[in-house]
Amino acid sequence: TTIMATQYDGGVVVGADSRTTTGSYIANRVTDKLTRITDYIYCCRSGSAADTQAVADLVKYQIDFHRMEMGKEPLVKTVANIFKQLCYDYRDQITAGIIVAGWDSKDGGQVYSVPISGMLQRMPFTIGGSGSSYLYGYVDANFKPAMTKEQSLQFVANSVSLAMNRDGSSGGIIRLASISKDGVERHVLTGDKVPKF
Ligand SMILES: C#CCCCC(=O)N[C@@H](Cc1ccccc1)C(=O)N[C@@H](CC(C)C)B(O)O
Repeated sequence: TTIMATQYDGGVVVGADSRTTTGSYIANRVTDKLTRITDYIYCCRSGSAADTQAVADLVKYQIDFHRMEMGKEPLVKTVANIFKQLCYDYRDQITAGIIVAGWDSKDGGQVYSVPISGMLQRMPFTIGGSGSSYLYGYVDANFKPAMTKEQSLQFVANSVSLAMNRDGSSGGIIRLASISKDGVERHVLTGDKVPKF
């Protein structure tokens, strides 16, 4: 897996490849690793497909009670904390590297990294999954603060594409989403739309 999220002024952009593997066998070549938690908060999943589905389902379940008790949408920070607590408490039993990204009216666009073992860290952008090993030089050289939504989409698409070309556990199509006060916009890049280097 290759997953990425970056913050821009007014929202966030998330991206992922679409490969699920069991060994070298490709069990799913059109996986959707960009998982909706609320209309304004998504997570990017890496690691065990089953574990990350179960954790995301548990977070959505807890958020339903939060929404009823608070009478309003949860903060991105709140959702990230619930992911962190579950990934930390079950750290000996699950393999889940998760990125939480979204928009709320208090702090705008936010990106949080919850790597395997359950640390929580807010970042301007972050990369994850096996493919991220091939991206550190590229993203450090190419990240610029205050990128626009369009520049952020291109930065994420370029990064995921590069990793897909080198990581055997990443591939398929590139899924992208931008999240802002206006909600979510999803995109898919296939064939000639994939960045060529
Ligand atoms: C089908 C099936 C059984 C396993 C599927 C399965 O979880 N594959 C994993 C690799 C893995 C991980 C831990 C144990 C075993 C196999 C996988 O493809 N993970 C991708 C992300 C998920 C969310 C799709 B990526 O991290 O490569």
